[in-house]
Amino acid sequence: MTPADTPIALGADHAGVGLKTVLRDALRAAGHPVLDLGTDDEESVDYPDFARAVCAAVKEGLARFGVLVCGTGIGIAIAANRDPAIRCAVVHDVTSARLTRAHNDANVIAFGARLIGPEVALEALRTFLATPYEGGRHNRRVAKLSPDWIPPP
Ligand SMILES: O=C[C@H](O)[C@H](O)[C@H](O)COP(=O)(O)O
Repeated sequence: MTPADTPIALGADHAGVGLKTVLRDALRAAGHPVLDLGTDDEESVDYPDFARAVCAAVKEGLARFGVLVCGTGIGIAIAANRDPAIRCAVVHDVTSARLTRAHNDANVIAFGARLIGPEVALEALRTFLATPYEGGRHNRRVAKLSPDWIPPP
């Protein structure tokens, strides 16, 4: 199991950089180590590049979870989910954040900075990080998403 002192990796495009900064600073204030993989300003960039960097960190065990932000959350989540080891959910509410951990063992969460306010995003992220995977009937379904996945203990 990835230890809790393993960082949380964050990545965003130019549309998501503001919300990423809010989430990153809140995570740090709460004592979570973070790995901020950019982008760092509002100059136009391509979200697949940042999805790839965050997903690589998660896959290599350098990060416990990934957090991705673009304008809608959609493009960066599509990019993340091209890797079968990554289960990335676009989340705009706390219930979805809880259920994607409990049912999907999601390892990356995506937000749309042009669609969600920082307070809801932060509460959803806190919930995502605090919710354990449920196991049971979900195991065979998650295994069909990620063939190399091993159920957490
Ligand atoms: O799914 C894609 C994301 O929402 C992007 O953040 C968005 O397409 C960027 O748009 P623009 O280049 O117009 O800022």
